[in-house]
Amino acid sequence: MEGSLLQPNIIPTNNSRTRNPSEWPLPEKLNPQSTKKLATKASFKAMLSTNTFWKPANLMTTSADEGQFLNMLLKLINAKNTMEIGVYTGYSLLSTALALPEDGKILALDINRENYEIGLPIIEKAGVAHKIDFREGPALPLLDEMVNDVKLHGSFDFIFVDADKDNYLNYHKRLIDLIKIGGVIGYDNTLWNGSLVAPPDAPLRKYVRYYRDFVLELNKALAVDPRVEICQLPVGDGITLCRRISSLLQPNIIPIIISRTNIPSEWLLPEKLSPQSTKKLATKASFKAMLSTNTFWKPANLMTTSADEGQFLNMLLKLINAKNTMEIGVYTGYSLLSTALALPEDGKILALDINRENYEIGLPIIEKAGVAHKIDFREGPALPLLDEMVNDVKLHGSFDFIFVDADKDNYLNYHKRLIDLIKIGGVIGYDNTLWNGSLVAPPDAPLRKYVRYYRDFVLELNKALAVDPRVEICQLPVGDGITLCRRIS
Ligand SMILES: C[S@@+](CC[C@H](N)C(=O)[O-])C[C@H]1O[C@@H](n2cnc3c(N)ncnc32)[C@H](O)[C@@H]1O
Repeated sequence: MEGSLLQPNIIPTNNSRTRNPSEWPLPEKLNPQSTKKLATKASFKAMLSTNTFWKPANLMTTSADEGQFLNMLLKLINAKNTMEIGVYTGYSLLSTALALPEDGKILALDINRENYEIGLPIIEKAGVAHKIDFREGPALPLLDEMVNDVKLHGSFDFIFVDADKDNYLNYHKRLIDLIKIGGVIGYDNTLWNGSLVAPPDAPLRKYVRYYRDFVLELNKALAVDPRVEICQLPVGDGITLCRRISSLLQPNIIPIIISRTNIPSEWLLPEKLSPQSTKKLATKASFKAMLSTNTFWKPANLMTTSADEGQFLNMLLKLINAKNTMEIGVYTGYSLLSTALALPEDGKILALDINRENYEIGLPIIEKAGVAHKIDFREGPALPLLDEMVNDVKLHGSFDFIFVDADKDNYLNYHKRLIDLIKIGGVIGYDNTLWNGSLVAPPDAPLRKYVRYYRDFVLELNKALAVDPRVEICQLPVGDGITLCRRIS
């Protein structure tokens, strides 16, 4: 079992590549018993959260928040055998290597060994170089060799692609055989500097313009590939996670970036639905398409979780095989539906909200999706119920996942209770931790009243989570910001 001493918390940093190496902080709350070895490990983790080592040559380096996300994702899916295409100086490689177990493996491919060797001393110092099998050369011929060896089919838990964008589709054609069912391929830079939505005559840098069409083509292809279920996250320059599925059972979701403006007639079925699809399957697909557009909730969407966040929650829950979950703050049930669709038939969601009326607005849709039986809705303030639950030791460590999206002034009170209820290795997700961007606003900035009121509570939560040794955290700029806390002790 992991304990807090072994895995000190990472200080969350929003892509702070500008920090000076002398400022590589150790986690504030490092236990005084820490050994020198531990301090060294902690330094690497802090480094990982600041991406500072790579500063002089950081143009192509994965962003710090993405590195932190990869690190947590790999732990959550218990990845052991992984591949990386596009190593550069090894930032994402270090993030990956630190996440894998001692006998974990990374097949690392890059055309340039020199760059890899710039970062290698750091990777060696972190004590994780033995997990890496670096191969210099173009990735495509090696992938072809591997695909020819059927023993390697389905042998990878995770593959990260961050190399030549004009080959991404060629990689995909091969990687789809090498990744296991339930495994994840992550394609980096799928927002391509924001250029994908630029008008044709926009003044783009040459390399941005050159690769733009390849990224667009990849995104379109992934969206209709029935072998993967995808989720595009606005982390770093955009990362698209492809979960390999068995195509007939689980039609693909069309990825849409917060497209709340779509009209219902645009609730498309995945283009490539197999002709054998039953009516039941088509209905399920409609709900999945709805989930990816967040359209039903449009007239009352002020408080509703964003579409990309809903899609992310849905994938995350599948990746961690969540079964017993809780949601605090249901509103009309958008994140609830995202959750319910992800859980197995006998999965459960304890759903808490002070207002049943709003829940009942969305309920017919949840019923129509055939997932209402997974939900145990309780009307009333969450805190007294949590107190009751905490008093019942049988419930300690009984939840796989908890999503908190309610009264921000109580988040810290919730955390104090939820930490007992979530299992070791389970995840608590706190929503709105970027709080409308207000956290970095100057004190006299003209903020809406409710934004100003809750701001200090969100700041206080973020600070507390950053130094809580019982959780390892990762803050994602998805929706209004979601902080994932993986319980480690
Ligand atoms: C932001 S909305 C939730 C949105 C929802 N997750 C979705 O995806 O549509 C916040 C909800 O928290 C609920 N809430 C506020 N205070 C609460 C409390 N003390 N206990 C439980 N629920 C509460 C509100 O009634 C509201 O429905």
